[in-house]
Amino acid sequence: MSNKKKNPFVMVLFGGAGDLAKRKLFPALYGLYRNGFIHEHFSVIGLGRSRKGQEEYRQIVRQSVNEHFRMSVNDPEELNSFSMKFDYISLDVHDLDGYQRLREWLEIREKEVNIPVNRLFYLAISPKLFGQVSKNLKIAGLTEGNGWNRLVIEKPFGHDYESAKELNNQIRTSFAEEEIYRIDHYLGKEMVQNIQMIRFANTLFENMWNNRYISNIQITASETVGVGDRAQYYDHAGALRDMVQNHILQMVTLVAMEPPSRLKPEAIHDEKVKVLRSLRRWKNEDVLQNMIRGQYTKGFIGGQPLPSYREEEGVQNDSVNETFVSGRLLIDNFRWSGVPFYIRTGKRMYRKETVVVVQFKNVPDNLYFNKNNALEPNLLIININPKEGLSLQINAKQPGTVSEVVPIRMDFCHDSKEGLPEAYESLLHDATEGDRTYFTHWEEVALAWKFIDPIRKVWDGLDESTLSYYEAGSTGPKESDLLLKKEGFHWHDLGEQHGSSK
Ligand SMILES: NC(=O)C1=CN([C@@H]2O[C@H](COP(=O)(O)OP(=O)(O)OC[C@H]3O[C@@H](n4cnc5c(N)ncnc54)[C@H](OP(=O)(O)O)[C@@H]3O)[C@@H](O)[C@H]2O)C=CC1
Ligand SMILES: O=C1O[C@H](COP(=O)(O)O)[C@@H](O)[C@H](O)[C@H]1O
Repeated sequence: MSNKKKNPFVMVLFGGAGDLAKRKLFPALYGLYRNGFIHEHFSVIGLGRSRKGQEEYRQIVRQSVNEHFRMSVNDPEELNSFSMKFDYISLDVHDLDGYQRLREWLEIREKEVNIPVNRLFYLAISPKLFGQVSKNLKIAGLTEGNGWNRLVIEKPFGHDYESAKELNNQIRTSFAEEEIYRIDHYLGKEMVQNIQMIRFANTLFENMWNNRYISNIQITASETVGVGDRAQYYDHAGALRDMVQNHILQMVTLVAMEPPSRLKPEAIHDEKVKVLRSLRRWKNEDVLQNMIRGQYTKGFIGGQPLPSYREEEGVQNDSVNETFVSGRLLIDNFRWSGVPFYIRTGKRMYRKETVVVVQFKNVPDNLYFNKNNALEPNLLIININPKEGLSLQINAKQPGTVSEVVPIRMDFCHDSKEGLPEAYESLLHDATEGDRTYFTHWEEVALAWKFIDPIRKVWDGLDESTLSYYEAGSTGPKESDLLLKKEGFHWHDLGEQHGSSK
């Protein structure tokens, strides 16, 4: 994030007092404001059907920042000035008259602060409304003016390729692709952005970043939380759509892509698209061989008893929805031919951890011994969340012995609690500055769905007997371990001490 802050703008926030706005967007904007990463002439107009007074809305903003900002807020005056940037209009997205009132408000505000018509339309509302809002914005003439218009759109972007295409066609009638900022909050995470830098700024890694030196890659995004209060959405979406189609595949592309010709969004998107095109699409029996779906049963996390998925509020008591996915992905190109990318994500697992582990091939001949008579592999561990940092596992001499080796880990670690910007801070900054690098391009979304849809189709045609189960608080179903065991590997596990010196 740079402090260029060249753009004064108005943010038009649909879902202006919803959960996302309160928990993520207000705190993120506050972070940008207090660090001078946002132009002083910015305003936010929050929208929703419910009626709210201006002061009532500003109080909601202040309270959200106090509750959810990544550090304690100790400057009430600054917070107060921040909240004065916010106004609220009651508007139902289906009601065209509401958009006229919005237009009047925008024109007055833009004149007042003497700024060009730079409008950031942020859709923090139900995905069912995305198409309608984009259409109405255009009809009401809100996308015209002498500045820029950008549409920031939340996930999920469709529930399969066809619905995503339909949604895309709807929003494209009002906004050009260059004006659309599709959020994948994983792309805003510091260490996800760091993947490219680690790869392309270090001879050490880039020269070895291929099938001659790497035996497999493992990407895990495990969570301890359950379905929470989102059963209505999640019991239909499942982990495959909720996490794999977007976050996991985005991480795969960043790990696997070729160096871009320039550090420009189009050049980076082109390389990511090539990876998605090379991703082998599993069909029918391939799905059974390579993709595992699981659901949690009751168990314990941190000593606390937890219900099974089917006992969670709002979940059907015979649901076969997956809360866990693991899979073996193959990328059919020169660099990655023969290197499995193992992916894994699930709710109610042993611990919260997003991590990429690159396992290098062993040396051709082992001259040394250790207690298992086998060398541990070299590993590059990229800790994404909650720990953020890098760890490199190498083999070294066990002190006091003649030729015994031990694996040691070299760590670089920064802790987000000490003030690193959160994903939404970074993404909002980029959207205000017009940098689309860390937003998903339509082609990426489309290709990701084309990979997911055949898997979904096979799973939807199967009965319960092919669903694997895992206890809440575990590392997932045993079938997920077998997936790697078949090829002589194992998960560098959630139980292992990533990032700590041994
Ligand atoms: N919450 C989260 O952590 C995450 C959310 N998202 C995505 O963000 C989006 C918003 O989610 P979330 O904040 O949780 O949802 P909420 O239901 O909490 O908020 C949505 C808001 O939309 C407003 N709204 C609903 N219908 C209308 C309408 N017809 N006209 C105008 N406003 C309307 C509601 O306000 P009112 O009742 O006043 O109309 C409500 O506050 C979704 O796309 C979701 O998938 C993505 C990742 C994480
Ligand atoms: O998008 C989503 O991500 C969260 C996990 O995000 P993280 O930043 O905490 O790793 C997940 O809980 C949610 O189901 C999904 O919709």
